[in-house]
Amino acid sequence: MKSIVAIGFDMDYTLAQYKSETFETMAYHGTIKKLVYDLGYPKELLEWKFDWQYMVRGLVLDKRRGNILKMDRHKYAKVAYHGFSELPREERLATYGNSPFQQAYDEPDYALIDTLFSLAEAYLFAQLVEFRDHYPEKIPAAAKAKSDGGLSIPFNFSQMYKDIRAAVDLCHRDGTLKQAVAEDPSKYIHFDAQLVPLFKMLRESGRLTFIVTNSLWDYTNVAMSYLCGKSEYAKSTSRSFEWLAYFDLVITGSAKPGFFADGSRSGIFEVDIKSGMLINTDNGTPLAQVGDIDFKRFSAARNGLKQPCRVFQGGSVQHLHRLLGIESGSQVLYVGDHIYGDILRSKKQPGWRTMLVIPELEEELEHFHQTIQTRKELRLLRDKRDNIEDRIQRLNFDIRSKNGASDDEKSLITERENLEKQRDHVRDLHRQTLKECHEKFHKTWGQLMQTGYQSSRFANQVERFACLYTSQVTNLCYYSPDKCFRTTEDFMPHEIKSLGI
Ligand SMILES: Nc1nc2c(ncn2[C@@H]2O[C@H](COP(=O)(O)O)[C@@H](O)[C@H]2O)c(=O)[nH]1
Ligand SMILES: [Mg+2]
Repeated sequence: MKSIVAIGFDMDYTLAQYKSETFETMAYHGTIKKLVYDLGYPKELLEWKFDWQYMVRGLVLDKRRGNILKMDRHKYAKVAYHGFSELPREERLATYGNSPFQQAYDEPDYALIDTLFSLAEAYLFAQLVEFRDHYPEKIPAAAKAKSDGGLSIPFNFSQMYKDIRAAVDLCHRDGTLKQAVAEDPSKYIHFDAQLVPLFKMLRESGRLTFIVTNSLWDYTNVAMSYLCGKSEYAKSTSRSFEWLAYFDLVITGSAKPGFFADGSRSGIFEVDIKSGMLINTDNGTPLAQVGDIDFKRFSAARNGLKQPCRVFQGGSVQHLHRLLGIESGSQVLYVGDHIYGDILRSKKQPGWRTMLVIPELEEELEHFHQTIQTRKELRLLRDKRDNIEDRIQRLNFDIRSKNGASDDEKSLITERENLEKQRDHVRDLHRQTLKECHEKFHKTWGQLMQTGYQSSRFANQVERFACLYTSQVTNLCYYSPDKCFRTTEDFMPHEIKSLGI
């Protein structure tokens, strides 16, 4: 951390940890209302219930087939559901292949559930898939027409997914969600009393601090006033702007991931924090205002405030570097929750150091500790299975080389049959034990960081793109701001065996 000059934070699901049971449930019901009242879906959807614990990050939606997949790091779809029904193994293999490296599993046919904001829409997708399978006649004409066009092309679920996306998007834009949070932040956002001490510690260490969020100023101010205030939030708190004292720069409406692209020409506006009005700037420097706008009335966004923090909307990473005097991307640490929009893009383009917030990690670790003994047993079972398979393969070779009936060959065949029985028994036991082990983490999707006994696709992305990862941003409080975080030692497969790990 010694070389880090500035520490930046994403806001939503990084500083502001939403309570999924209330926030995502509200998003779910808001989305259904839009599907029913704006997009012509039947009213019975309004009775549907949301299980906020069912979906997990890292899943992939197959929009056309109506399937939901969990993949390992080789993009091998090891778990697949159609709606809420698990695909039989044969069907899964026939559809997604028996071997890895087959498809990219990316847009436009696939959607990645890589933020906690997407859990509600993934759940709704599964529900609508089942609903359409049972009652195809109830699906609105637009979704039907686009997919079969009356040409007896097999139905595909993409248009239904598009409808869900449009409805979710509207909930985020039309105030459905943000207005409710603004009324009562404590109902929807976890209060973390460690946040302010963290900001103070970082600033006392001489670091610059900033926020880059896709939320706009009005909402950013509500959420940050709540988080930096007292847990009992009063609306008036958001008029004091005191939380700005903990930051040098706040960029709202940043339009990440585009923010991280080479975009020094994208417009950046200064926000007048009291009125919320935008002031034109020349790359961050306020422009003289002409005409009869009473500029002084809402002048200098920082007017009357002690702190030097400036608030902007839009712009790009180049603006941010210029405003904070950053010389190289490696001087910045950015903490975010979105593996693509916050982490991958900020690491790849400006070369920032990154920290991913994974709140799921706390439960994951708890279950991990509870299953350590089972993992040891699983490793022994795998070794046993592999040894038996080796012996079978050697016998196959011996039998082939005998090339004709002989007593010798008959005994080899009997030995092979015995071994095959043993192998099947060990393989079934391994499969069953592995399934039970995964179910301890999550009944349907298993362990977040593993698929089968490989790293999950999500875990692989975390390893590749996040310099650091943690369950919550305030875990930084437990370390010196100068701490040297070192990477773990790498091992080759042959070394792992010798070390017994
Ligand atoms: N228009 C949409 N906005 C969305 C959607 N999902 C999330 N959001 C909003 O983005 C920001 C995220 O802010 P950040 O601090 O994490 O950068 C927040 O305001 C969400 O409401 C969506 O599908 N459509
Ligand atoms: Mg976020």
